[in-house]
Amino acid sequence: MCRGAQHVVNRILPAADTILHDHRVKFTREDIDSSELDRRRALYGPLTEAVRELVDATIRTEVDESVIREVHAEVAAAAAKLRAKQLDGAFGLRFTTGGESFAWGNAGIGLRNALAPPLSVESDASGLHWTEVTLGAPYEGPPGLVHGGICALVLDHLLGTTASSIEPRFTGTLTLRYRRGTPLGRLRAEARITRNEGRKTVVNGTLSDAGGVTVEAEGIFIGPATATA
Ligand SMILES: CCCCCCCCCCCC(=O)SCCNC(=O)CCNC(=O)[C@H](O)C(C)(C)COP(=O)(O)OP(=O)(O)OC[C@H]1O[C@@H](n2cnc3c(N)ncnc32)[C@H](O)[C@@H]1OP(=O)(O)O
Repeated sequence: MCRGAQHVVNRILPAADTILHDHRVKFTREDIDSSELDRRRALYGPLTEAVRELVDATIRTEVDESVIREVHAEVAAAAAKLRAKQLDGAFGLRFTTGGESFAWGNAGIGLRNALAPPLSVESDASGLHWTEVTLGAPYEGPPGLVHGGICALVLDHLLGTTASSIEPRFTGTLTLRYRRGTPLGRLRAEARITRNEGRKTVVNGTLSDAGGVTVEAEGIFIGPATATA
């Protein structure tokens, strides 16, 4: 768990009933400890990786039509097996008995979400937060470049996590300046809190490739009223 995240967990549960109840967000405490969480991580992580591989392979395959039909049937059969027992809705945000959080359906970080890049945020004592990620063919927008909405996803998640390093914060306004196209491949995003104004936290950040900054971002993140009461 990143620095300050346990504190965020302790604050986010009471806050959930106020701001998030209206959004029908699912917060669940599961009766499992961290070793069971590790076991599940080891079970689902490789499945998600395999699905991610399938997504990329589907985009880039040039095999014969007969193989496509064969794989189509196999993938449909695999999906039907997984559908045999399902959650009613989305995964939500869950907590172990020890307070460890897992948002495995999350579009940015979800361990069970093959659409998630996935992102992992690091931080240092100076307050700098960053994430490094490789975005390949499934994230293409303009030819050879990352889709603008995916750049926004990366920056929203990083800036939101940065804003939430002390208290939980939700994106109020996110402003992006796309300075040049972001090439598919290895990228780094950085963020830092620039000011706090009561329940509002302003965070600035960038997305860069090896040649420098491609997108600049500024976000205003708002804390639920009860989190600072
Ligand atoms: C384990 C955990 C890990 C935690 C790790 C978390 C990482 C998460 C990263 C992803 C984050 C997301 O994507 S979050 C998902 C996208 N965002 C959302 O769905 C949020 C939807 N919007 C809302 O729920 C709400 O509108 C809020 C929370 C933004 C604000 O509602 P509110 O609390 O009623 O706000 P309100 O009292 O009216 O205003 C409070 C102050 O904020 C200002 N304000 C209000 N709305 C906005 C706004 N959109 N943009 C700018 N400023 C605003 C007001 O002017 C006021 O300033 P003043 O008068 O006091 O000066």
